[in-house]
Amino acid sequence: MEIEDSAADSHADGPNDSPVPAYAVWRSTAADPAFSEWLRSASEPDWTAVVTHPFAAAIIRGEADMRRYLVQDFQFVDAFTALLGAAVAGADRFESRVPFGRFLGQIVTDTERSYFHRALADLGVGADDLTSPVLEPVTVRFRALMDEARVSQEYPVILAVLCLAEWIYLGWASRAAEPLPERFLHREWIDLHSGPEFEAWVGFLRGELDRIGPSLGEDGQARVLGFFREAARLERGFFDMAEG
Ligand SMILES: Cc1ncc(CO)c(N)n1
Repeated sequence: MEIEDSAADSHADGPNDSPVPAYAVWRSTAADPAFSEWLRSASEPDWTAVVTHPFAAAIIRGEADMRRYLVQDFQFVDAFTALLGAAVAGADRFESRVPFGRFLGQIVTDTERSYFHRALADLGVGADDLTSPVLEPVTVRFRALMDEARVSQEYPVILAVLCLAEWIYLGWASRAAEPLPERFLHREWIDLHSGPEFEAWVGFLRGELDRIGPSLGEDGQARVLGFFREAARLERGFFDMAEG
């Protein structure tokens, strides 16, 4: 991978590049031998750091200052949307293209886009910061990772980045309990990343990795893991950035 020296690498516990047993070895003793679970468990401690991040907790309490985060995330979503297009193109069968196409058309380019437009207007974000803000280093790195996955046209690699981003967001957002925050800025952002439909979407992404991952061979599996772990590291850096 060509992403170097992440800003998120400055955590006290260092970059998450500790050795991981190969999938074939790991699965023989794992309680849940799913390929996606191999990826997730190998992404600790970043996984848990994201799901329990103070910024995510502040969103759930309705207290997070969303401005810097959402300005940067709108630029994340741009590259993410392009990556969904690559998944439509790269999936190995029609029935797998469908959920990507549906999520692309019904959620990202509709419900979520509407949220961003209302949220950024509510926060008083001007036209320039909506379309072309100064990117934070972690945003540059995350966009670069998504672009690298997209141009690779490798379905397993594309899936790895999409699945990490969605699954880890389900992780923090699912920690929200009723009553959700009153302000739409926080409430709708939680709603977009939790609930039965979002759970089914993450279930689909995991299922694709579980279907395809085991037969990739050790090098292919290591490549998928590299993208998945780097995305977890960047998610952590992204929430750190949002905290300011
Ligand atoms: C940084 C980041 N990761 C994941 C998601 C969920 O798609 C998001 N909107 N932003």
